[in-house]
Amino acid sequence: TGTTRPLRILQHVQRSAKQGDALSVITAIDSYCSKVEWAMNVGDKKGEILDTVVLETRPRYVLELGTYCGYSTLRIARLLPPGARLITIEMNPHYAQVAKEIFQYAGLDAQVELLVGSSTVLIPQLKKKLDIEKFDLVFIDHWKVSYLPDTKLLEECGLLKAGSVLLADNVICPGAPDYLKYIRNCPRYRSQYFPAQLEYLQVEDGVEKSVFLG
Ligand SMILES: O=C(NC/C=C/[C@H]1O[C@@H](n2cnc3c(NCCO)ncnc32)[C@H](O)[C@@H]1O)c1cc(-c2ccc(F)cc2)cc(O)c1O
Ligand SMILES: [Mg+2]
Repeated sequence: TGTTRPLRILQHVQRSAKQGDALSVITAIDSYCSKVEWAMNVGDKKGEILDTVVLETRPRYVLELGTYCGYSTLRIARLLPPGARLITIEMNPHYAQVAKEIFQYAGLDAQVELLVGSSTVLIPQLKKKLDIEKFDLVFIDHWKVSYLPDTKLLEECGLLKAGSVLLADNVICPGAPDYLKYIRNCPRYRSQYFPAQLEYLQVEDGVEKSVFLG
């Protein structure tokens, strides 16, 4: 069928990656999206910054907002120790289905809890539904207008603790100006910008790492 971009990405993975080998799935997606058709994965350059932050944070509880095809979910899941929990939220059922199949192909479906729905609706339910207290790391990569309201929602729901790390993709391109202004001026966060490039292109972009101070 290959009627949608995510489906074409999934087909490429199934054709050219090694089943059960998450790194080969990551590489296959980067190869397809840099040579055949662009897609909004965090990509290999910003992906290396994500990897570094995951390894430094050694998180037990991770939340991702905006799964899409699951590329960044795989990058995170492959670096987590057994016992860690990775929750990823995706509101588009088709994207969620593709991501699920990519996790299965990579052999990481047991490491990932994929919730289908809007983060705005699901974030307030996480404590009750998933018995989660606080997140050690949140990767934010969904609609850029939702970065700020969802960050405030995480604060209000008591899902952040002193030391919790927020990592936000695309703070330059497409940009999340209201989020940046808030997070860089709010005394409850210490922020650091990591310059990079937009996935698969020579366009300036970067990720913002913010530590919640409690
Ligand atoms: O727009 C970008 N990302 C959006 C991601 C959306 C995914 O996340 C899902 N999603 C969205 N909001 C929510 C939500 N909650 C919010 C609503 O309740 N709750 C749950 N899931 C949600 C969508 O269903 C998609 O799966 C982007 C663009 C460029 C770009 C750069 C340059 C260009 F020229 C063009 C494009 C580069 C990037 O890296 C980018 O991430
Ligand atoms: Mg992004």
